[in-house]
Amino acid sequence: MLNLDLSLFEITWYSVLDIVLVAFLIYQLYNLIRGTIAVNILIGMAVIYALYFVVKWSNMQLLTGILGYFKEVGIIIVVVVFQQEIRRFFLLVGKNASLQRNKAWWQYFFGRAQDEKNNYTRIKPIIDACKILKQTRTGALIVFAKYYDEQFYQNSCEVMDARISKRLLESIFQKTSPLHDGAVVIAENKIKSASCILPLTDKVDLPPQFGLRHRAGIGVTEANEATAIIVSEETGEISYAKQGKVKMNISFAELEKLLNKDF
Ligand SMILES: Nc1ncnc2c1ncn2[C@@H]1O[C@H](COP(=O)(O)OP(=O)(O)OP(=O)(O)O)[C@@H](O)[C@H]1O
Repeated sequence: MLNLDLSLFEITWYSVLDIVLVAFLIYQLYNLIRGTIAVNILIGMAVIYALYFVVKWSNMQLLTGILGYFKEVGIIIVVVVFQQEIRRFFLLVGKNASLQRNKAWWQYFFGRAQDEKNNYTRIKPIIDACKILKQTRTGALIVFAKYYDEQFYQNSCEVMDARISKRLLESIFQKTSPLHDGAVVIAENKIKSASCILPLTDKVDLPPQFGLRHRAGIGVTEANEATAIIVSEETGEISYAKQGKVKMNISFAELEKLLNKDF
């Protein structure tokens, strides 16, 4: 008679917690790779993995050997191929524990009114600049980085370290300006750099009118703790990217709200 050891299936609070945590991690990973080319890569890897078991079961020695090599170096392939996603995942984990976040909580209780007032004076030049850029159909990409990662931004940028002003932003993006190509990066309440070349998103489900400027604006928010304003040269529309997602054609009131929250 079949003798099942039921103690193996004993459910404790810890095993429930274990399952919930694993489900949560899988959900977060799914959110990170949803809509990106990483999904196709993952499916490709799963197919090779399944194929390996089929050929092994069918006793096809040569194919088993070849696919076996892929299986053995699987973890290295995963780390190399999903470099960006792993980076984003750790950013997500670290985000809530960061000192900046704690500071935000502190300000929430003790300095909110003052903070909002200060914030309006901080974001006003940016909104005013966006109004002009929209009116004149001048393409622009403005990135707000929570932490200015020098290695990431300075390699491809023109270092500025300047006070934020409407006229400076306007002149940077003027078509005749030598700095107009690429993005402006704002951090620590300063224009830190201009003419930055940013990583492009590899999302496959973007609107067809999105070209390189929009792809770079979305891409930078996937790989970094950053948000981005994209002004379309073609339509003058303003889009706002955050955590790899984009809000299209937003109004200035909406932009003000978003900047108030994120900047
Ligand atoms: N990797 C990059 N990082 C930052 N900026 C970039 C990058 N690639 C292109 N750009 C900027 O985007 C401009 C080209 O934009 P493109 O027309 O392809 O974009 P778009 O998303 O269609 O926007 P638009 O609606 O303004 O035309 C370039 O002139 C350059 O300023």
